[in-house]
Amino acid sequence: MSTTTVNAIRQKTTIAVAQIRSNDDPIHNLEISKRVIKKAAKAGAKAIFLPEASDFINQNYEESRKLSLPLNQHKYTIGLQELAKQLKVIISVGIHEGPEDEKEKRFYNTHVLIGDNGNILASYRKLHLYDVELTKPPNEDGSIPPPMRTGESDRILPGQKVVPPVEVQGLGKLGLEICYDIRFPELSIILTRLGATTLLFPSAFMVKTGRDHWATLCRSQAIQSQSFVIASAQYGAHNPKRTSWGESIAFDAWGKQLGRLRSVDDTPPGEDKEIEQLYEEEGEFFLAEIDDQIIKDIRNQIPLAVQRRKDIYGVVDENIQ
Ligand SMILES: O=C(O)CNC(=O)[C@H](CS)NC(=O)CCC(=O)C(=O)O
Repeated sequence: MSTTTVNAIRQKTTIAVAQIRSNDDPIHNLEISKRVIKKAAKAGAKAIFLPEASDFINQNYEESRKLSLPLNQHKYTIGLQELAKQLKVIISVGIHEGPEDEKEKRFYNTHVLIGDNGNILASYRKLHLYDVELTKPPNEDGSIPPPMRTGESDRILPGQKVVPPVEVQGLGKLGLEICYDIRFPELSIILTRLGATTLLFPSAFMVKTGRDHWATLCRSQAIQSQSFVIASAQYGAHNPKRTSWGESIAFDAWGKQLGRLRSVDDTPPGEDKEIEQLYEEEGEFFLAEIDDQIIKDIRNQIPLAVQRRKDIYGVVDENIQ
């Protein structure tokens, strides 16, 4: 992969962190994704990062299951593989992948890393599923509304493995995660211990938790893992029942923000009500520079890796439920 030589030692690679609003139509979503990738490549990006569930967001589980095919038959992913090869860019993207068992009604929430030759370099199936019940504030009459329940495991099969970080020239070693995984720092630490220098979080955060937790989780992960964090996110109303927070964001390993896109809070009031019109909207992206030399500097200055008390953690971990 080509990189821009800044001086004899340091190399920087331009990346693009993209934000889209997927709907239930994978063909439409492929068009939007391709448009963003082409624009970003034209602007100089060598790697483009798309959100979780970029292929579709659909409330209907049966339709979703039908659209979730194995990767070698997955039209959305194949479309991006062709584009990666044509433009010679790396693409990271979240999609829905079919199960091995054809009779299985659930499917995987998968993060695919595509090389600049169009080959799939790695794929990771989301380990932690978003099964939560968020309370709502009391109504004006004092009554308590029912909590907002999201049961990702009703339709998604959990992954069963950590994928070893993937070395990509100019980007360092990429650790693959997805969205809700960001609340389990163990995974980021394990990936870092396996050599990761950049952690990827294609995401589709909810509005309530996006507002209060998202950017802080991303930044803390960068600081604690001493790694770049690249977190591309779904943005806006996908259908009348589902809106994502947005705020695609990236940090370097010191916790410095490298770029950020709008959240639904930044959106002018009323805009999100025009759902149909906004489905036509193009995606957006920001450019950032990855210079993985700073990883060594930061990890030398604050040597967390050698100071971890693995001797103690291991013993405790074995003895707690
Ligand atoms: O598979 C799809 O169609 C899209 N996937 C998602 O939207 C996923 C599962 S519901 N969203 C999250 O994990 C939000 C996490 C979150 O908001 C938090 O941790 O607070």
